[in-house]
Amino acid sequence: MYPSTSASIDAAISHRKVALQRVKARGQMDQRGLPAHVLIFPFPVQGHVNSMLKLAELLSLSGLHVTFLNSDYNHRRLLDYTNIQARFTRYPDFRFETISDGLPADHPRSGGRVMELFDSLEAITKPHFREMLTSGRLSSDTRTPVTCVIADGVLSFAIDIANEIGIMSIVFRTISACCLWTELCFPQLIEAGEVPFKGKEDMDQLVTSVAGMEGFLRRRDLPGFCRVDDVSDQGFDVVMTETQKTSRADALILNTFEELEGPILSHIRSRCPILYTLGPLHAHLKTRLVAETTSSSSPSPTQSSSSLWKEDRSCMTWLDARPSKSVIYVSFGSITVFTRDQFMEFWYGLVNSKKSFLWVIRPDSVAGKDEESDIPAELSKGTKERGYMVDWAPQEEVLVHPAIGGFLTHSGWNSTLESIVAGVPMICWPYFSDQQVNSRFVSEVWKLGLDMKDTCDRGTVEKMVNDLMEVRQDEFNRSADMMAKLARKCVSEGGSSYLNLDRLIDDIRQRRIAED
Ligand SMILES: O=c1ccn([C@@H]2O[C@H](COP(=O)(O)OP(=O)(O)O[C@H]3O[C@H](CO)[C@@H](O)[C@H](O)[C@H]3O)[C@@H](O)[C@H]2O)c(=O)[nH]1
Ligand SMILES: C[C@H]1CC[C@@H]2C(C(=O)O)=CO[C@@H](O)[C@@H]21
Repeated sequence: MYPSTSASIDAAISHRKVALQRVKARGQMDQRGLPAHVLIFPFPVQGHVNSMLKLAELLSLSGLHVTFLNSDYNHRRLLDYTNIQARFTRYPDFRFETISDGLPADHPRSGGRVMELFDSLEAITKPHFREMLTSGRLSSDTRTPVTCVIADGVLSFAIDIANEIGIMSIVFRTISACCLWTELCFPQLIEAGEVPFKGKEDMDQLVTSVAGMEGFLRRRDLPGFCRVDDVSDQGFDVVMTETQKTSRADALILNTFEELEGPILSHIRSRCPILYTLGPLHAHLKTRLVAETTSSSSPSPTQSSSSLWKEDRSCMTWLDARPSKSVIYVSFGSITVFTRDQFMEFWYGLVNSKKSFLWVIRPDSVAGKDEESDIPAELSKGTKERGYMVDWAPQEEVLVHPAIGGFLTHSGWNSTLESIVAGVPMICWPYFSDQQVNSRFVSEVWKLGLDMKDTCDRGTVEKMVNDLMEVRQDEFNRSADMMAKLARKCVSEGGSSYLNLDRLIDDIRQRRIAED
């Protein structure tokens, strides 16, 4: 079923070539001369909505008609906590649509329970999506029916439905190429007996079945979903199945750049030949917005937050009063949930490091937080003197603030890219999913920081903060500066991601997908 042998990989590629011909033959579809209409559908969590909304804005800037399909739950929060409506009024051909994610409003949608979204999306959302696409209600006199679906790489049902009705289908996988490639190799890992490995003692054992990573990828660096007893585990199974379906789409989009992940991208292209690397999307959007504002009389772009929590901007004023590169920013994204012990170890480690810290503590991120317990005096004192805590921060702005000298992160892919663009070295504490792979690349391949996966004690936190911010500061700053320059170059005119976006827009406009 999965393309695990070279014969089945060839079959998958030849299926793709047939698909290509099919798409090319659909050339002049619209009779009324209306622009192509793209429907963008993210998996309903913060890290996915952020990058797919950036892409939606980039496509809107180019004049395409765009519909962004949000879950009801997330859309309500965007309306409550951001200026999203105002931000998109400048694009008259942009629309939001909403759909149920199938979960009750009081479901946490975080920690281990985030995986419950897969069942509810399949059972509740999928039939609504099919109806939405086939009923014609997304079109009007001035808007063609949808001509291209760009669906999240873990929503393969949307790709299948687009293919059934003969619409161009593109997968946007919002994780890194290094993790996607590892997940594409799950069948090889299983065949070689390298996965699952839960219960096996040596987590430092090198893994050999992920081509291109033989020398440095250990068991502990495999995606978090591999830490199971059995491959029939729901999380592992769903991610493997969704990933293997990537090649059913006409093309693949990744939020990365050639200069960062070139060798891994070559491996992915052997399975998914039509691949547009457009990232880092947040920086790409900024470049294009600035160019558009200077070449036209458009008003300057407003802040482009897509936060599902209310941003506490008071931390920017707190940062303004801190010396250059003196603060470590601490945030673990939108899904991580700590035990109370883990939380206390981080807190002690940060205070004991004697460095200033800005820490995002999502209200739902510490299990049992509301239980009564006294805060030790040394923690209150150290935090008052050097710390600042917020529920949610304007992270992109925080990372480029001159006071920030390091980022203690869960290694979510957006956070990693935002840190790279800002030239900020990282300490990685991966929680689940792609984060285990990303953190290995940050430390071992790109040399942009330290990996503290699978440890959580105050001594390690203190030591790593001091290593990053003091002992090895120059070394990490040099490599972070170099990578930041490459990241900014690739989204500037003529850069790799810039050219790829132009190619994607042209292909969507012409209603065909063309290989390089
Ligand atoms: O206080 C905060 C904290 C985060 N963010 C933003 O929220 C996003 C978080 O995204 P990410 O770093 O990717 O983490 P998650 O939200 O946890 O993302 C999920 O989705 C990502 C993309 O698929 C995966 O890489 C992650 O592992 C997965 O947990 C980033 O853009 C941050 O700038 C804020 O604006 N303010
Ligand atoms: C809830 C997680 C399942 C898979 C998703 C993902 C991906 O591989 O695309 C990354 O991390 C999480 O956001 C999602």
